Amino acid sequence: MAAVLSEKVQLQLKAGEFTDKADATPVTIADYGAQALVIWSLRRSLPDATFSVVAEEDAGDLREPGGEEMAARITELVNAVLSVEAGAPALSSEEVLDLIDLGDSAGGSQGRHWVLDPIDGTRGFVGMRQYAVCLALLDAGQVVVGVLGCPNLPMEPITDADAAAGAAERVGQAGVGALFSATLGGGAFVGPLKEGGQPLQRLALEDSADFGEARFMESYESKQSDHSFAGRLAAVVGVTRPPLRVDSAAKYGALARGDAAMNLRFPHAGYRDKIWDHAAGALIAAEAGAVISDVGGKPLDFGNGRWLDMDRGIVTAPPALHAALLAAIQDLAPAS
Ligand SMILES: Nc1ncnc2c1ncn2[C@@H]1O[C@H](COP(=O)(O)O)[C@@H](OP(=O)(O)O)[C@H]1O
Ligand SMILES: [Mg+2]
Repeated sequence: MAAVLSEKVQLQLKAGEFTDKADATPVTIADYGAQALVIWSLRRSLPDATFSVVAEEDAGDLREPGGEEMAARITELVNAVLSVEAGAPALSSEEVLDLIDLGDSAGGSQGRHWVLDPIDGTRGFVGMRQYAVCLALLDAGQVVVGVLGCPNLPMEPITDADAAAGAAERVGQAGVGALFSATLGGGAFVGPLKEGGQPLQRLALEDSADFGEARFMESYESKQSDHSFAGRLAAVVGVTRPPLRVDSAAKYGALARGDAAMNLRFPHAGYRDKIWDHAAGALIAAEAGAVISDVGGKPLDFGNGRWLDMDRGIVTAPPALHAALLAAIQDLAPAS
């Protein structure tokens, strides 16, 4: 449902209904609306006892004076999706804001918590490149379910030509939109988003130590991940292909299906990651056969609250490449 809503807003963007594409309005509408819709769906299907959601947004700003118009636009879109997708009665603005605010859980290593990033890759969303709706379930600090909805990701692998075009070339065409899912110990799967993820194809990565043919992915924006350090690391291990720069957790889905062998993320000093950006994608990549750790080699700790603290950055790759990357990084400590 969240993907349907975000796709609706993307179509409006495409049609030029938002005059300034750098404006945050379209992503704000999709982001808050998607959070309300996912929480609405979770609440409808789950007993209260397991209901705790750690989500990126809160409705504080929408409740401030001047926030009414934005709240009304979000509510209108949420209701359009609810009526078509679920045949559900319309919600008031107040009910939509209350749904958004149910995402205020602190998470942690006890019990079960849903972890939600309603629109990950906000810049990719506004630029009509890649973005993802990310949902994971934590049980005693472990990710046990992960789902990534990637409305702009083609079902076919991203080519070098797509990469040169910011992986956006086929956005909005038929066959675009991929849904990834995984359960702990149960494997990772992909299917077309538009058919509700069916038919599902199981994902299984091959382990290879050959960097010659391998590509790596990194954030689209160098502000969000140190491109220069990743480039030096890639050169040291013998990567020759250009990097694939993709916004958002869509990278984890693309890696899990083999579009690129490695995902390198080196945030600049001072930035603290959040669990909702990585929880779903990490399980999907791991269940497809990748190893995911921080630069020091530790598994990511999703049971430590809303923040994801780590040593320097995140490396995701099949086992042999992962081990070689961590060894090479020891000689190259990331620039700060
Ligand atoms: N300066 C920064 N350094 C590192 N990560 C950043 C950042 N600013 C934002 N991010 C995070 O990077 C996410 C996008 O991932 P990627 O860099 O792989 O495209 C953003 O998600 P949101 O778009 O949900 O805020 C945000 O959490
Ligand atoms: Mg995010």
